[in-house]
Amino acid sequence: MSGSIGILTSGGDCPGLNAVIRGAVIKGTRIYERDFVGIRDGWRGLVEDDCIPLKRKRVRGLSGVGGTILGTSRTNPYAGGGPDRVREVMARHGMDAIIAIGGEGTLTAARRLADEGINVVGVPKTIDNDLSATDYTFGFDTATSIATESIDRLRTTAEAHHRCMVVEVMGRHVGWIALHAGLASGAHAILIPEVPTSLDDVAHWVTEAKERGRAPVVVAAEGAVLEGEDSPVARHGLDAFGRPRLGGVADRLAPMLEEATGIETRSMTLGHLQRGGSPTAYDRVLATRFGTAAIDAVNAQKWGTMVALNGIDIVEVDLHRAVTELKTVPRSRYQEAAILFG
Ligand SMILES: Nc1ncnc2c1ncn2[C@@H]1O[C@H](COP(=O)(O)OP(=O)(O)O)[C@@H](O)[C@H]1O
Ligand SMILES: O=P(O)(O)OC[C@H]1O[C@](O)(COP(=O)(O)O)[C@@H](O)[C@@H]1O
Ligand SMILES: [Mg+2]
Repeated sequence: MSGSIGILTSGGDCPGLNAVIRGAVIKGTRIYERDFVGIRDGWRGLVEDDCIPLKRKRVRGLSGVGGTILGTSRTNPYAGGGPDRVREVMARHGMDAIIAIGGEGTLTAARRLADEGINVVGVPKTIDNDLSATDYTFGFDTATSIATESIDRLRTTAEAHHRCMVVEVMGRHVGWIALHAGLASGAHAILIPEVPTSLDDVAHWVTEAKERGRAPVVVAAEGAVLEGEDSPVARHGLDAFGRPRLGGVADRLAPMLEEATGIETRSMTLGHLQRGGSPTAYDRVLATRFGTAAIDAVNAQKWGTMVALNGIDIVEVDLHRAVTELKTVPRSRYQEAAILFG
């Protein structure tokens, strides 16, 4: 193959995206002598023909830079012409392959396009760590580290005031960030979507911690629900794809806990801080390895596959395997953490 390779980043941004782009462009230029086209703002750039040349010089120094130099969006390629339009724009720029860097939504679109004969290779990204078929995604370690540091800080102010603190972290419909940041910071209760918890249990853990002289810390995933509820708090309207934007569980829970325990309680939603800024060393390494492996997959014409982490190895897996179901927190992982609550 001799055409250029298009790269796009789509869905929520994630620390490490630039490191993937850098890894792919450097190896692709140096080893395979290929040219690259940057597709701007995810699938939007393909649908609206918004592309830029992506030379090796453009990616230098990028491994530690947050965000994405290509921009991102939640545009659905099927809402703007689908495979015919994608083929047309690819042909106009001489692209014969696309590297799509995204989460389960982006990779579902990539899988559909690959099924229709478009040359696509996927790279998994998400701070939520909810993608099947890869042990970890880059961005998760950074988000967990930021959340952990924030909870540590919130604990000292809570201690000074003898308060309880409820901290909300991202994760959409899975509880990985909450579980890991909660464990790392020694939280007294962790609420995740996979395990609905009763208000009585949370109040009990909070009271127990308080009675031992601690400032109780509750970490809640944005997708967490209390026992008996069937959908998470989503008070911010819909996203660009028409799905409810999650968030608000900590603000809702804090007064309920204050009422149930009599302990003054504050809430804090960490929000997009968890996605901003420089990736950790772990995420830079994983993202760079994904980028260089993606270009190997393109060179080997492994269309419809995604690069993935399996133990310590980077492997190629079928996109179907990656997007069929969300990787949720197993109950055993929750129970392991719950021993330490209260
Ligand atoms: N089944 C689908 N078919 C086509 N496009 C999809 C599909 N699911 C999601 N997408 C598109 O991919 C975009 C990115 O997905 P999203 O879940 O927002 O981020 P991520 O890729 O990080 O999971 C969505 O906003 C939507 O436009
Ligand atoms: O940036 P937005 O549109 O507010 O979206 C917030 C969502 O994006 C995430 O940060 C990442 O989700 P995706 O990887 O699916 O894009 C979620 O944790 C969160 O629910
Ligand atoms: Mg998603």
